[in-house]
Amino acid sequence: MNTFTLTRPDDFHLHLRDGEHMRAVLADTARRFARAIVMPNLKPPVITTEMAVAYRGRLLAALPQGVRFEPLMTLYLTDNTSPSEIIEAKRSGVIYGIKYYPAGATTNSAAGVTDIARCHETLEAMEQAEMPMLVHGEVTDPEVDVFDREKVFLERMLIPLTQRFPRLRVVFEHITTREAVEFVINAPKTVAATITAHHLLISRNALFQGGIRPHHYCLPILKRETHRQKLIEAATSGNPKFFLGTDSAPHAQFAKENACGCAGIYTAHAAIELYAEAFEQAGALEKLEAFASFHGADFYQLPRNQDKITLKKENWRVPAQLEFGGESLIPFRAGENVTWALDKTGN
Ligand SMILES: NC(=O)N[C@@H](CC(=O)O)C(=O)O
Ligand SMILES: [Zn+2]
Ligand SMILES: [Zn+2]
Repeated sequence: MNTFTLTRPDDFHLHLRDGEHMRAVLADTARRFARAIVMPNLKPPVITTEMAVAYRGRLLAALPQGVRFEPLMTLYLTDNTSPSEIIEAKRSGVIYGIKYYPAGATTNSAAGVTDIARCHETLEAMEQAEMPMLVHGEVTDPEVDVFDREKVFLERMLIPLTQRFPRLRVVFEHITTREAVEFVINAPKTVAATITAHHLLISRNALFQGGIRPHHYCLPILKRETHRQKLIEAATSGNPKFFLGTDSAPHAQFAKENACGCAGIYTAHAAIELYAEAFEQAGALEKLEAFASFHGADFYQLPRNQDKITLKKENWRVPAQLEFGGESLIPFRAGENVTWALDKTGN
């Protein structure tokens, strides 16, 4: 197959940052995707409807002329998020999820939840409002091995939570393990998961290929190859509980190439092309459209997109670095080839 046309996809997990950084990365996503669930882990975090509405305004104002793109906003759950904030978020019509970061689990999560028991009334309000909870599913317990933090979160936190709040809609974000895949398959229809392109394409060996590779460092951290295989199986299975969420997470080069480098991989410059590679390698390109364009929209109860994009089988070289608001951003595959290219975007 030399060209491949699919319904325009959506990205159900994306970091767009703010200010100059946001203006540098937004177009990469807007060229490819119709909509994206925009993560709220800014500094300061997006904790109120008012802040989310203002952030949405800045995103729309930064769109290149003539480009249609809909940011689907989220709120950052804290110990103090009130049930009435959930009602207001729902009423706004522009907020589609509440993000649960265990405090300290990942980039800009310091203001996250210290004890989920403090949020029980708020979770009840989310159940009632049908407002999904989006989870960074890793424990922060320093005693737990970094490669086991997702699995342990599942056992200690997520399973009890879904039992206690059976009507709560949950998206287990950027899953990385066999255990997460199996949990989602066996969970009720209210539970779904996003899978990134990088977790489909590389395993933890890529962190240490010939030396330490900070640009492959993200959270949850890359896992061993058997887990990657399981993610590929889930993504290409046709099961509507699994859908596309890039977790594209830009950080400046200096912040990654650092004695204490930040977690996050930037993939928005080639997002759907990278997924096409992963699906083609698995011999399942025909499964990409539902994963990228239908399952997520259906879970979020959004209309499916009507327009199409076309990819062509063509090598192109990813730039060695991208401009990032006066700083430099090293994209995934920097200086190397991607084997699919955007042909027609309709924008
Ligand atoms: N995935 C990451 O490694 N980093 C994300 C945060 C997140 O999604 O956990 C970021 O905001 O940089
Ligand atoms: Zn996360
Ligand atoms: Zn993320």
